[in-house]
Amino acid sequence: MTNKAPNTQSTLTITRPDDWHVHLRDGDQLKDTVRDISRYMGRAIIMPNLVPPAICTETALSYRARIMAAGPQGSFEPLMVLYLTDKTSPEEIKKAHATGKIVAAKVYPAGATTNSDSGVTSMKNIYPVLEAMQEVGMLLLIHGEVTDSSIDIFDREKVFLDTIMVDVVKDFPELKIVLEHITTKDAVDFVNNASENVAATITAHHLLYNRNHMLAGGIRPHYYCLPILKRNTHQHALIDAATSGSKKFFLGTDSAPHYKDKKEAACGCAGAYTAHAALELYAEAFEDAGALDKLEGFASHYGPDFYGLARNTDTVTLIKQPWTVPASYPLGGDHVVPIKAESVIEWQVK
Ligand SMILES: NC(=O)N[C@@H](CC(=O)O)C(=O)O
Ligand SMILES: [Zn+2]
Ligand SMILES: [Zn+2]
Repeated sequence: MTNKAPNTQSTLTITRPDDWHVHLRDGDQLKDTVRDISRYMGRAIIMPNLVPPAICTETALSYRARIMAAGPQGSFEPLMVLYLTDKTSPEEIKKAHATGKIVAAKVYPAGATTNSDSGVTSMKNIYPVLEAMQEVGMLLLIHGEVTDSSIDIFDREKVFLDTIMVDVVKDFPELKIVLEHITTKDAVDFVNNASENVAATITAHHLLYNRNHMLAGGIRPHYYCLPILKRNTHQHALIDAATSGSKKFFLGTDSAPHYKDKKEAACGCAGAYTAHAALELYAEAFEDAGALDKLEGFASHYGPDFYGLARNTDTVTLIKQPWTVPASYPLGGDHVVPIKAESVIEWQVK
């Protein structure tokens, strides 16, 4: 990490950003999540881990219609994702791709995270699907953790890279792959050493926090997400990657709301809510690293470039005007506790 002179900049105007990894959920929750995501994000990659998951073209498109019906602000565009299972067919990939509205497909290793039970049990099971994706140019998004209970939870990302990712990138060199929400130096190195077809999203919370924030001096369930926060050396590697100016790393919040009582529980759900202040939280992390000038590329340029989409043409302006995050926000008739609840965030979007 760099230690530069204190920053005195008080406004920052950048190309409108997009969120390349977000959970909007469904039903009553949509009016709240869609309001937050569409405040200033131009587009977002909408994760398909619903109950039941969006495993085919029809379910993904009807989910898209429900998002649009929830009344997004501005010209927000949801980019849909197919949830891959062991049974997904290559024909389904071609059908989804042909709609022009489904831009990627997602691998959840079965059992790895929230609503992943119908996920993929072995990469080999979906090799024909990956062939089809490579052929039509559909992106593969991966939750990169092994699920083997004998592997320590803090090592599951690294073991996934070493035992599974190596083969996928070797066997599908032309397939565009996004390693989602990376959390380790190992993942940064993997992406940097891979071809230009391999990129990664990084969340704001993995830039701002490490496992001490979650576990030292009391257990704080709102920091619990998957892949789990790692030690600070990994956090620093993520900060270096995000602020490096490399086009391989871009913004994906992984904002993943769960009701307050489902987080503050004996067995709490994994997921952190950051959509109330996504860009503002990234701005804090980049400012702390003395790299506010690198925020625009990360938030607004490298994502669309990797997806082969046009960059947004308008701008948003961040102003330095501290505000206190509420203790909770309404979510589908219940409540979600956001990251930085009752704490001050330095930046706000005008
Ligand atoms: N990140 C999380 O901890 N949770 C996500 C699922 C995911 O992205 O793995 C969720 O849907 O709640
Ligand atoms: Zn995930
Ligand atoms: Zn996610």
